[in-house]
Amino acid sequence: MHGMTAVTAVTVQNSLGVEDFAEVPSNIVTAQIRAVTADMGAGAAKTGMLATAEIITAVAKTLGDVGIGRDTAVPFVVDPVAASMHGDPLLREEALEAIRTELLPRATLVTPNLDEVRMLTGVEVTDAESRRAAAEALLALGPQWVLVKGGHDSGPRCVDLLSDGTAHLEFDGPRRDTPHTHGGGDTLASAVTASLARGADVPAAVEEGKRFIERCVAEAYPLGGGIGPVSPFWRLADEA
Ligand SMILES: Nc1ncnc2c1ncn2[C@@H]1O[C@H](COP(=O)(O)OP(=O)(O)OP(=O)(O)O)[C@@H](O)[C@H]1O
Ligand SMILES: Cc1ncc(COP(=O)(O)O)c(N)n1
Repeated sequence: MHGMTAVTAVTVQNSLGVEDFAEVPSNIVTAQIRAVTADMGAGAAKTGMLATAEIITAVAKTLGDVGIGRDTAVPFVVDPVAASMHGDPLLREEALEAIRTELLPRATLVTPNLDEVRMLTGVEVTDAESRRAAAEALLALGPQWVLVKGGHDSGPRCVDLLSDGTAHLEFDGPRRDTPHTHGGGDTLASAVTASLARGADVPAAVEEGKRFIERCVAEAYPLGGGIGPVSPFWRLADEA
């Protein structure tokens, strides 16, 4: 598996928070996507921080042009990154509507955390019933599947709900007692996308991603004075 990246923004951040960011011009974002897909192709794609409505519009159009999205052979995962875990914005305010209207209808899977669920739908998740209501509200925006992640919930278990409106699958694991979960959502969405690229269906890809991120959280470490990163390096230790 070979990951390729189109850079959308340069952030100024560390374990304590995001101080600033500068977006990449949208024509350069488009050109990056075209360059790698034309040359090497893509088995699946995922978005992370998109910063502005202009970049979201450019990405949505370009993915349509190159044949990536829910009704194509190439699955598309939207991680609707809106803020860092410190609460610092990573998306200009007006861009939320572009995620709703331009990106979600093209998504094979959308993976919001509970803050992003509230921002996108207005639903406050507090229990299993509101988690189901949130999934329904997100599905009404057009993605094929939604994964409502439970990392920001409380309680001894981290429950992520996957739904396509017919199947409602709970991915449940123990909550690790650690503050160091920086990059957890990004790592989960990337692992799910990699699994989709290898040909897994969405439930199997989420199962694989959830088991992967559980190990990454278990191996997270303190770094800097704030929130340390989850670690995928257990893979290397396991293989050694
Ligand atoms: N303390 C924890 N122990 C075990 N699993 C966790 C923990 N925190 C989060 N997870 C899992 O990590 C994944 C990411 O969930 P979360 O809701 O934290 O996403 P996120 O807010 O987008 O992540 P982040 O902001 O850390 O990048 C989910 O599968 C969630 O269940
Ligand atoms: C460029 C970029 N993308 C995503 C996140 C969210 O990650 P987290 O919620 O762990 O801060 C981030 N901080 N920076």
